[in-house]
Amino acid sequence: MSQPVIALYSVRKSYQDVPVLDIPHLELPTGIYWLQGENGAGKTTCMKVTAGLIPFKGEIRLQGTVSSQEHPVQFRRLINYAEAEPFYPAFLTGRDLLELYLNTKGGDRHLIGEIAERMGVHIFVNNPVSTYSSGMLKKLSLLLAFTGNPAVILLDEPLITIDTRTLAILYDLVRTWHAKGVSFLITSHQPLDPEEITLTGTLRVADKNITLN
Ligand SMILES: Nc1ncnc2c1ncn2[C@@H]1O[C@H](COP(=O)(O)OP(=O)(O)OP(=O)(O)O)[C@@H](O)[C@H]1O
Repeated sequence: MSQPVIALYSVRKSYQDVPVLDIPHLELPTGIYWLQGENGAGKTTCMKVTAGLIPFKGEIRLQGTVSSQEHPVQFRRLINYAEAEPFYPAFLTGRDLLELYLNTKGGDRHLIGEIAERMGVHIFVNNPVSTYSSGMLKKLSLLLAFTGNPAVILLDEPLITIDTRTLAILYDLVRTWHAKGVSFLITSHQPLDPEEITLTGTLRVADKNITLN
């Protein structure tokens, strides 16, 4: 097997001493994965842990060498996360957020501008996020997930609230970025369209553990 893009070692997460995740070992080769599980199973927690956004016990390695414990800054630069229900400070504009992400994560500014135009984000990007509809917020959060030079992009319920035109653009982005070597973990209660993307595998979150099928 090629070098895993993500490897989890003894990853455990509890909220106020209530255990939610207990994953002894999981290795994922580069690919597109559908993260499935019932409500409350721990999918979002798994994404936040994998993105290095919340504390957990154990270790995650990206691309074999970049450790969540030893190289936290490098680790977070390699992984992007789009929340299921994005929330941003109301007074910021989409452009403020985009500039913040581009300045901290880097990446191809021109390419992000192109994606913004394709998604129609450029129309409202100068307005405060307090004026955005839920679909507009979702589009902005998806756009931000493509900033920088990520090895892994985590998309939490990306299909909710976006229109069919944006959905087609998102599927195209996942395909083309995966062809460039980027891996995706996608949670969705609705099945992902097999005519749009070919899944590498399905990850099932149950009983605090994750299994790959
Ligand atoms: N901040 C928190 N504090 C305490 N408990 C939490 C917190 N966030 C999540 N939990 C608990 O952790 C468990 C897993 O929640 P999580 O949001 O990861 O599930 P999920 O699989 O994403 O669910 P859904 O499909 O409903 O979005 C649930 O029992 C939830 O109540």
